[in-house]
Amino acid sequence: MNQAIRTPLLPVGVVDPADKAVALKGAAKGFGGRILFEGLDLTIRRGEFVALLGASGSGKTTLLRILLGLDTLDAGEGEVATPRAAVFQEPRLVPSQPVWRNVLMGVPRRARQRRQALDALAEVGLADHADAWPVTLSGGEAQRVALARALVLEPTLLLLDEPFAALDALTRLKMQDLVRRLCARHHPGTLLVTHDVDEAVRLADRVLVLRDRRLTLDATVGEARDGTTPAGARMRARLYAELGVDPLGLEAAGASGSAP
Ligand SMILES: Nc1ncnc2c1ncn2[C@@H]1O[C@H](COP(=O)(O)OP(=O)(O)OP(=O)(O)O)[C@@H](O)[C@H]1O
Repeated sequence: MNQAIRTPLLPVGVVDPADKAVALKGAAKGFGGRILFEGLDLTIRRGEFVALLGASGSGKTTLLRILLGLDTLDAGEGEVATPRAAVFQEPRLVPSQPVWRNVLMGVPRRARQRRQALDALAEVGLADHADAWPVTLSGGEAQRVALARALVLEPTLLLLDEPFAALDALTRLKMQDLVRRLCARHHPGTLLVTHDVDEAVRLADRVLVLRDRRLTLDATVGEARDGTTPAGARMRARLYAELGVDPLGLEAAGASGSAP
């Protein structure tokens, strides 16, 4: 069932962590004869927030798993800096452990100190939930614990796989704001996998599109972050076009409008 490991995991901790968090060259990966991507070059600098968009099944999560060391490349080379940490769509907390112990899950056992967990929980606004049990948390709170668990490692590379997708719209906006602020404070290199064009432009310094086995777009956000400006509207339209999506249904409306 498992794909045979054909190449070793990416070497970690090799790139200069003061500079780059990820450096990939000519990366390729496929499953069962289907190539997901090939010839892919990707650099993420320390402190840079990069969002990755792409159709369902294009290989976004696979690329993230490779950077996390959970899967291997078929071809190409690269390096990732350590420490790495990840937040996924679901919080993945251990239900039998109180919140503060969950926060320290990635810390080597002998180095675990309650103080570190309390500091990380304070950063995500959950200082008063340290002794709570995961089952008592809301979805948004549980996801903030997952974020604290990642940040307590002081990652050079932070990997976010649709971490806001399961949250309600208001909680999602608050959580996006929190992630943006914490990334600015801790400045890891960050890769956010998302389906949400607005989210990508709101959070990222650069937005990539994975399509037809390649990164077909690598756009700097800059002043396009604000969706109410012409630059913001243009960037969103460009990304939707790259993804082959018509967000306003204009084509369909045009078609019905011309019908008798
Ligand atoms: N371990 C595996 N073995 C076989 N096929 C796999 C494996 N992991 C992923 N795939 C396949 O690779 C393709 C890409 O999966 P991946 O999860 O990377 O896509 P994605 O772009 O993240 O999709 P989504 O946006 O829907 O999450 C899918 O067709 C998936 O079924």
